[in-house]
Amino acid sequence: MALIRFAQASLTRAGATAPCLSCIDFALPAGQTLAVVGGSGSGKSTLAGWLAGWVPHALPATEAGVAEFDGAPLSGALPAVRAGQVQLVQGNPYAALTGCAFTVYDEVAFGPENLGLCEEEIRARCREALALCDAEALAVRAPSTLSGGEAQRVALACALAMRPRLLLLDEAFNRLTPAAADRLLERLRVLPMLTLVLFEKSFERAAGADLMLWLDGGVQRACAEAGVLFDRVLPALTASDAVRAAWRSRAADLWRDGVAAPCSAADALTRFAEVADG
Ligand SMILES: Nc1ncnc2c1ncn2[C@@H]1O[C@H](COP(=O)(O)OP(=O)(O)OP(=O)(O)O)[C@@H](O)[C@H]1O
Repeated sequence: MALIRFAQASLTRAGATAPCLSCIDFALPAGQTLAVVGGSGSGKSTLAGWLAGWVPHALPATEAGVAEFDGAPLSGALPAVRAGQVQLVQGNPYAALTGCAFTVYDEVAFGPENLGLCEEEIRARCREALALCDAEALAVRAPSTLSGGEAQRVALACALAMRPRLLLLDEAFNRLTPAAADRLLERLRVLPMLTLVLFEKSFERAAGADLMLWLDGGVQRACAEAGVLFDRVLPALTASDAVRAAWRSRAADLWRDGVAAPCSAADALTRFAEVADG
């Protein structure tokens, strides 16, 4: 069964006459990665909030069609229950920090403490989450002293300490170097049974996902594998010239069978060499 299922779903903000999201229609099995792509203002963060269970309290709106998480309506769960299942990390890490923790460790422990877990379990979760985010050395620091990239890794650690089934990353790595962001993402992708949804303006980061969903003006235009969509989505997204050239060559049948399409400029150079060798 799909962990997330939308069927002809739309969302209309309270007081608005037209939907802010419409034609949302996809199913994502547990353990897979979906990349939601689209230009500025296309509705990515609104969809992220809907998936996070913000409707109707934090996102006053009405739904139509089917919008389900694990077979139940997305908007029905109590926030405390949903927090143990779904976590959203956004681009501004400071908005995710409580502002009342003296150390990063206390910040990361805050969520699990609110789940009423025992001390030992909380410690294990914090250690694991900080290690996954390369943030162990930050554990004793005051959150207010963190750099932007450090705060972003701590915000991600806070989400992971909740051991969510669904992790929503809304441009959550925009303060990290591309290499650090890719490394983190690779680690998350192999976590057992974690379902990931990335909200991205970068084609390169999105292209590695199992499925790509394209939003344009709040409307789902398509949902398919990256190779099927790249020609339509690429103009609206960022990507290096090397990656654009590689995907265009592939679409024009100038690519060699068995060589993967690249998702980074460095990868593109290796792949071009493989294609040329053939
Ligand atoms: N509370 C609100 N009330 C009315 N309109 C809103 C509200 N929040 C967002 N919008 C509008 O909804 C549209 C989609 O916004 P959203 O933040 O989902 O886009 P986005 O794709 O995440 O954009 P970006 O990549 O620039 O962050 C935008 O036109 C935005 O101005």
